[in-house]
Amino acid sequence: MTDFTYETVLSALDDHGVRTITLNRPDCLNAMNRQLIDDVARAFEDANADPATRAMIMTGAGKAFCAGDDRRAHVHPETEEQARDLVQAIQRATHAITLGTKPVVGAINGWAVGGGFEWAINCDFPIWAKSAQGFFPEVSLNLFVTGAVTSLLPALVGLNKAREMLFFGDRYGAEELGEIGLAWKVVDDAALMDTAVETARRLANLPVLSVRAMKRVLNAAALPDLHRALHLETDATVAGFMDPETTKRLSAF
Ligand SMILES: CC(C)(COP(=O)(O)OP(=O)(O)OC[C@H]1O[C@@H](n2cnc3c(N)ncnc32)[C@H](O)[C@@H]1OP(=O)(O)O)[C@@H](O)C(=O)NCCC(=O)NCCSC(=O)/C=C1/CC=CC=CO1
Repeated sequence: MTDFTYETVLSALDDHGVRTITLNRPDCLNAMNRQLIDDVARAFEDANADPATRAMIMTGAGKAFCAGDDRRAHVHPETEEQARDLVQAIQRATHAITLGTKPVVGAINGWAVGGGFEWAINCDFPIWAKSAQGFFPEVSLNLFVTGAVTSLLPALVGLNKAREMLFFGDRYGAEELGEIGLAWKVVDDAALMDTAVETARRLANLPVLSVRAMKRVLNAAALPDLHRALHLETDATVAGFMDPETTKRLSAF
């Protein structure tokens, strides 16, 4: 096992070419501050660039996958430039996960909220623990989604369900996410990491070139509007951050 160091993310490569990337701010349910956002992007970029890594697992330390935007930090963008920079940092992670060169297995434990739910959806093989839950509070916060989910979600669950999830921000348990096609597999909590490792090792055993091509071509064919979605999401989120209503709602946590 080889370990790589990031401030808020653990990254460990095993002898089978599987790199496990673990969000590591468990005291706040792995909420996304700027350091974590940048570390996630870097950890996946490094994994994509490393010839010894053939598949990745993304998971969260402690009792959550990721609770989204760090609501305790109270550091939110004040200018359009800062807002755009923040969204682009989040989307840098989405690029490295969804549009990277290697398959990513999600091992989703506990809560996956907002940007954290988006990262779960960004994974190629999202495996959810039975007790895990996800929801999108973005619209209720006067914000917008950022992780290409306006393209991914309708493709995975259909437009009606995507609308319901994004507008109302209801909470969904793993079993329902499995039924609607958002979880690739739902497993007992105790079996989560073993199932993720087994899946990642199967992927790591496949030929690198065809796996890489399959990921690229499937995304291009099934999600032709993904890049456009990322641009539109950026503009909508920046506009959200610039509205004083958002600051009021975010600070209510
Ligand atoms: C429903 C919850 C996720 C979990 O509830 P519960 O199991 O009862 O756990 P808590 O007691 O509430 O939380 C445990 C501790 O973690 C802290 N915490 C939880 N979430 C956050 C967070 N998002 N940021 C900071 N800290 C958090 C919580 O304060 C507890 O700490 P203490 O034990 O010290 O008190 C519930 O926690 C919840 O609803 N959390 C808020 C989720 C949320 O609103 N997230 C934002 C989503 S929007 C978003 O992600 C948008 C973007 C777009 C723009 C920029 C950046 C990122 O994403």
